[in-house]
Amino acid sequence: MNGFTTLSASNVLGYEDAKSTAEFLLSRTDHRPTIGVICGSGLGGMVKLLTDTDSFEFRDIPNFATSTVVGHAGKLVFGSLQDKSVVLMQGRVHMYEGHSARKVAFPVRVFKLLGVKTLIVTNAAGAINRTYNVGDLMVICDHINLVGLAGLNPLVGVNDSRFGTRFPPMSTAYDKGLRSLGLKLASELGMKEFVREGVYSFQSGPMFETVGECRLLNVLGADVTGMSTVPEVLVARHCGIRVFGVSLVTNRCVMELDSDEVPNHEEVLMMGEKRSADMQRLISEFVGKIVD
Ligand SMILES: O=P(O)(O)O[C@@H]1C[C@H](O)[C@@H](CO)O1
Ligand code: HPA
Repeated sequence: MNGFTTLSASNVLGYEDAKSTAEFLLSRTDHRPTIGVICGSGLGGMVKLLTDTDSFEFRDIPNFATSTVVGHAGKLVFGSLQDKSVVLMQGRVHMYEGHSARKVAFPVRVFKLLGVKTLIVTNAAGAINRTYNVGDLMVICDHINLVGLAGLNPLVGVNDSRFGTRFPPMSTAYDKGLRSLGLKLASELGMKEFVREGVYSFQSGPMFETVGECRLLNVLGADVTGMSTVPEVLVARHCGIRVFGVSLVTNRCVMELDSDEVPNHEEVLMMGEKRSADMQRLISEFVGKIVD
């Protein structure tokens, strides 16, 4: 199935598939996680925070797609963090790898059936907002789903009410309480000067944006732009999982035609590595403070 799937093809990977994948995992680990974490490009080092781990390659998990992108290890790791049971995706798959939105977001439905109540989603993104700096962390307060507004989203197809309602609201996609907690912790950890709150815009990739596209996103109110996250958030909200999202600003989007800057994946990975310690501290403290 490719990314630009038909409506009928998007009806596959339903409740029974998620259930059988969840049962497969639950029969191979004693962890019963209530928190799920998805690591963006270059941010998979977060796995080092976990103790007492059980690890699975995506390719060995029924119904999971395999990650093909450098910086995405493609492992699902169960473990303990701050005395809590956590399931962490060390890397993710993207629509530009040739998967439908439903396939990309499928692990979140599995998370739901594992017992996950809170999803922490991270990504690498380019700065549209001219006041943002490379290396900033941005707590996501909202998104603009350019791909999904046109119909390429994981909720298209027959609705299974065991997951959620046909018409889920997205005006409250990023939980207010979790956002406040994240910003408060960032302050307490001395990160205030490089932690922002803003809007993530989703395009399919794999190309970085043109100058005109970046200018358009700026007019639309986006602070950063990326190629992931939103399908996972839609599925999480549809099935009642709370969401906390953080973008790492890995580059400034090019908004002048005569600029010499050229965004590239190597720079994205390098910045992920550079800021990984701060991201890990924030997420670790955050997990410790989550109340189910
Ligand atoms: O998985 P994320 O959104 O962190 O990855 C970003 C978007 C592309 O996959 C890649 C571009 O460098 O990084
Ligand atoms: N655009 C889209 N996705 C990205 C970028 C970008 O500039 N940087 C990291 N992921």
